[in-house]
Amino acid sequence: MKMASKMLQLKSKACEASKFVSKHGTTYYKQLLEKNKHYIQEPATVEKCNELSKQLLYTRLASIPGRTELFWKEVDHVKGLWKNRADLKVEDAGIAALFGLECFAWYCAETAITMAKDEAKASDFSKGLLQSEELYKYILETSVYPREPEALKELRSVTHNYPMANMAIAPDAGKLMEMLLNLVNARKTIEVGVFTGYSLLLTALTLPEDGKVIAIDVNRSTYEIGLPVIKKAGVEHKIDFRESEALPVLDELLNHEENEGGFDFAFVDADKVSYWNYHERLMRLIKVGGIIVYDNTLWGGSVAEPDSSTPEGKREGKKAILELNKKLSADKRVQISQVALVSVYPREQEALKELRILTHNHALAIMAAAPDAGQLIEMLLKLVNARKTIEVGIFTGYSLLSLLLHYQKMARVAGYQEAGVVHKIDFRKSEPLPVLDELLNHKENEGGFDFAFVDDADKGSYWNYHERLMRLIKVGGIIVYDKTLWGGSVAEPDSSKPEGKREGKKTAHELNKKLSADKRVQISQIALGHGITICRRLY
Ligand SMILES: C[S@@+](CC[C@H](N)C(=O)[O-])C[C@H]1O[C@@H](n2cnc3c(N)ncnc32)[C@H](O)[C@@H]1O
Repeated sequence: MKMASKMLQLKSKACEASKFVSKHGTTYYKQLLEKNKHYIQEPATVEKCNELSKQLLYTRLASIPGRTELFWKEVDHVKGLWKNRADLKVEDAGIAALFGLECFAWYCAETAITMAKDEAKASDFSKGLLQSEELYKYILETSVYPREPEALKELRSVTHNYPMANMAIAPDAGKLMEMLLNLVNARKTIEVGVFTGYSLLLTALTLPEDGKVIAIDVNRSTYEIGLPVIKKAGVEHKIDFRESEALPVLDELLNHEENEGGFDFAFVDADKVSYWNYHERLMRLIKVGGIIVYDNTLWGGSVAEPDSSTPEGKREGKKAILELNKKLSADKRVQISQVALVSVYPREQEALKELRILTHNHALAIMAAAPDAGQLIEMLLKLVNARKTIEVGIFTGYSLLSLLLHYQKMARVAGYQEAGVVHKIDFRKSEPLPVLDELLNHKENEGGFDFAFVDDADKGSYWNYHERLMRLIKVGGIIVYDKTLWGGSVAEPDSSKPEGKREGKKTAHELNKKLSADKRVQISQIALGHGITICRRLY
């Protein structure tokens, strides 16, 4: 009985998979077939292959739960017929579907899907600087998934069953993207590389009713996978999808003068070798003060590894990304923020550099804000046009100096005095709460600040600060909390932490839960430094 239902299940799976490959075989795989012609032999062989694939399915079904030797022999034999390809790819499934080899198509599709899922699992954790699966899970479960709109959840789950599902942007990156779209008040945007549309739907959901995103992808069939979800979410009217190579579309846009500086935001997530060409065009299309986000600029973390440990197929992309990072870092027309030091130090202002070195020798050097976090803070300050800010927890002042340098373009000498920014600091040596309360005694301070940075040793008071800051910061303003991942330990069992560190970990976790549930703010939690959480006041 059990066996029979398992067989039924497998049969319907086979049916589904072959329908899937047949459907997508109509557009995308036809091109692949053309490209892969040389893998296919004489028609007679194709017939034989079809026959074998049936046997293969039969053997497979017959051998549940174990796989027989015969099964593997036949797999080898089929592989041999397919010109000794070392592994089965989704292209094989498409080609097989085109030849009506439904069973074999199913087998290839299933193998390819499993391979893609494994790859996705492995690459999710190397996308950022996160070292542990647990920590990544922690961020997703604490501050991303509970706040992910239903439509995006649905799109993620539709995409999950698709081969190469890992191409979609990570949902935590999505949260930061959403925040940036809001900060530039994006109305007109460009997206290069749509796939099934996670980042596109996120953009469309964030844009105002009359907003528009020009979405470019060479492959329409993957866009169509997510389209029903996009339609259901009621945002299709904001999307202008162009099935094309990206460069000609960008060039065509530039043929119309009104498009120069006519866009607020661009997201680029396609063929890495063309990124610099996209950049040159986008620098003309995006307005001054607008944002361009490039995805995959750490190339799965491999940018910092020797070539020998990068799979051959990934080396070209890595080379292009390394060049892009260097060029972006040297491009004076833009301010940048990347979650890697490669782009941080060359752009660090001299005064900050000196302060970092000075702090390095301090016994508690670890308390200072990380320079890469500093770079993001600088960007956020610009985006909210910060004029009045609050900093809780100064230590030697790395983040404070970042704040101040934002006001004044100067970069020669270290130290606040020499840096000429001391007049902008109103330093209060005090417990933070009384100062915040005293500020609130003056009505004009309500909503009177644009930005706050909180990095106090007393993590237990963060929530109390939050309640006050939510009154002091204007709607649309930003509060950044530092060390919210408590060096990553929030996701570790208590037993792995020295007793003295457990309290901080517990309070960081409680804060994260509360911030995630606080509807008054939009949040983005990022594994920069010891973990930062950006909150944007919504009302
Ligand atoms: C990494 S995926 C995009 C993922 C998407 N942003 C998301 O969040 O789901 C890359 C996409 O870029 C497209 N692509 C690759 N080269 C391209 C090119 N030269 N022009 C336009 N699209 C391209 C691919 O077809 C693929 O769908």
